Amino acid sequence: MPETGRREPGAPANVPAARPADDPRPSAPPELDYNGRRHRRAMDDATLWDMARRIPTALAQTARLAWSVDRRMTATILVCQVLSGLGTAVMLTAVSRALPHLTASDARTGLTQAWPALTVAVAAMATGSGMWILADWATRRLNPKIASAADLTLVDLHMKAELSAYDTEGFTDRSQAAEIGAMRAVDLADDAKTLTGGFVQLVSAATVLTSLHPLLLGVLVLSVLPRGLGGVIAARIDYRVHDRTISARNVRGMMRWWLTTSELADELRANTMRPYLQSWYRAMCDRVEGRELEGARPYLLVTLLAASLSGLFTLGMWVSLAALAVSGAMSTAIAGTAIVASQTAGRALNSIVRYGAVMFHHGLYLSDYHTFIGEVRSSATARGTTRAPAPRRIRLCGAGFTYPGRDEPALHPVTLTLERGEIVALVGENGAGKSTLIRMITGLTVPTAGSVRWDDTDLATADAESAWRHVGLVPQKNGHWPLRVRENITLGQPREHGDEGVWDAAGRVGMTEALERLPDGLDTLLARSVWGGHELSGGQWQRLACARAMYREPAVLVLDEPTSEMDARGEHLIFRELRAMARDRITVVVTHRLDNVRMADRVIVLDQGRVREQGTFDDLVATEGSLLGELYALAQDR
Ligand SMILES: Nc1ncnc2c1ncn2[C@@H]1O[C@H](COP(=O)(O)OP(=O)(O)OP(=O)(O)O)[C@@H](O)[C@H]1O
Repeated sequence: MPETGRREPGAPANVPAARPADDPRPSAPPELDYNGRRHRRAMDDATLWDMARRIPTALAQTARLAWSVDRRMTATILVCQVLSGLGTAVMLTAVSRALPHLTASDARTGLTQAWPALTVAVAAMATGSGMWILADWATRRLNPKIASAADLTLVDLHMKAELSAYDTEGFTDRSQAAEIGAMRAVDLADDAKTLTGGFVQLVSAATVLTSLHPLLLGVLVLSVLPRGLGGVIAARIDYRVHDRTISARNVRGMMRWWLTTSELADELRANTMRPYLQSWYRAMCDRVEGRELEGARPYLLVTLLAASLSGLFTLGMWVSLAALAVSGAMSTAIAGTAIVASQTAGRALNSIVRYGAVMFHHGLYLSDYHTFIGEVRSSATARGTTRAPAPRRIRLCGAGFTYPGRDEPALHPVTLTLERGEIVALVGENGAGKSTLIRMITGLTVPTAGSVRWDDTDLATADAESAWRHVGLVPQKNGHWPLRVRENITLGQPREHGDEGVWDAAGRVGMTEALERLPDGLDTLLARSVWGGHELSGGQWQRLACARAMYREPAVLVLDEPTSEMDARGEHLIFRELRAMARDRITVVVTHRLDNVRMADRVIVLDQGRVREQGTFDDLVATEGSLLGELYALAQDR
């Protein structure tokens, strides 16, 4: 007789053998690709000239960022650099004046005649150094502000982004690239200071050098150019490595949280997930490491070649200076000044090319930051400015939704009206479209077909924030905010009701005693990972989420599986409270526990993205062939 897999009641369970310890290693994680291909193509197509052109853009972006966070410090840096350059020019001119006296036959007379010029040179040098130190101080004051501003912009934009932006292909990768760009913004401010400082120094030195002999400047540029080009090529290699590892690093970073958080520690241990997850994590580390190592060899070759060429050209400059002096085409005094000026100009040029290359490199990351900001901003400003009212009625007029990149709608066009005072229960199997529907009702997403109207206001043209002020949402996954109990209830509230209101909300969800037992009452920090923090149970967190929504007293109260982790007493309390509050609001509850659905005035049953039936619970259950009847019968069949 063939094996059916069925088991007679009371027969011993067929317990499968545990996986042998020497099981073959699980397959490697799939190859991931950074989705910001746009950037990669731009990198691959870019010529050295294109890259050099990026530096002024990066300079301008950095200057704008710096100016926006602290005008005084930005201006201080600029003024100090100009003064430091002037100091160099004065110092070199003074040296050129002093040198002929110093090379005169009588050293004592020479020194006597040269000392005023030498004093000016020393004073100019000291002023230049002082200015440089002042610019450094200003940069140190500027950097933390730039870091905070860039980070705040990014975090704020994430919180403002349209939800559909999260669903676009490669959003997380681009978000991570932007985060790296935000971190590099600080380096850029430093690079920009050194680079512009180098320019100012160079202009000063070059002016003096050209006045001595025009040829000297050309030879000097040649000696530094190869190192500059090498720096740019090396930066390009480095960025490519970064680009090829960004997806792996992104997924690895995400997984790291899952592997180290206490929230998943039980599941991970009891289900012996560690070996597989460890090999997965190691595979990602190996992938990143391998690609980084691949880049090391070409990087070394380019840097070596550039340094050798640069050395050759420098040697050429020294030889030509010597030849000019020996042939009598240039006096020894001028040759001496040329050496001092060329040293200064050389150092300046070196820092220009070096920091130019570094800046170009960091500028690539900064461009990821700016591109991402532009992308999210354009999506966040797509809606209108009409203020949404506290609705008495919500109407869905052929409203449907298709997620980006999907062919099939998650929700086919729906026409529905929800009235104030009514409790509506949304029911349907997994994936039926319930969460998608409540996102549209609350204006979290704009329908891709039809419209959602709050009274006469189309949510697609309304200011989203003005609509959300009237919403209280208990989502399927609610945040365990690492804040004090009080903030966990009042978080995001348009009104303050004081502690009395907080205790009232806690009482409505049966949390009074539990909160009173906490070491610091409402001041207790709900974050076990932080010293002095406290943790709640899953059901208690859910009660807090409900308390938060109730404290808000919204015109639109939406609860998505609000009691899935609660005990029977908690669940009973919540639904009794919802009933008591219902008169002043539109209440929508999504639940799979069909006994809870009885309390709703109307049940809407969704099936594969369509409204299949609606009516009272009793009518629908009694209707022959209704989906609700079928689901309810299944729920009773234990
Ligand atoms: N962000 C998303 N991107 C693409 N598809 C999505 C996204 N969220 C949901 N979907 C798809 O849309 C459909 C409806 O999902 P939805 O979350 O609305 O179902 P649901 O009825 O709330 O399910 P459940 O009872 O399991 O919570 C599903 O097929 C799901 O795979």
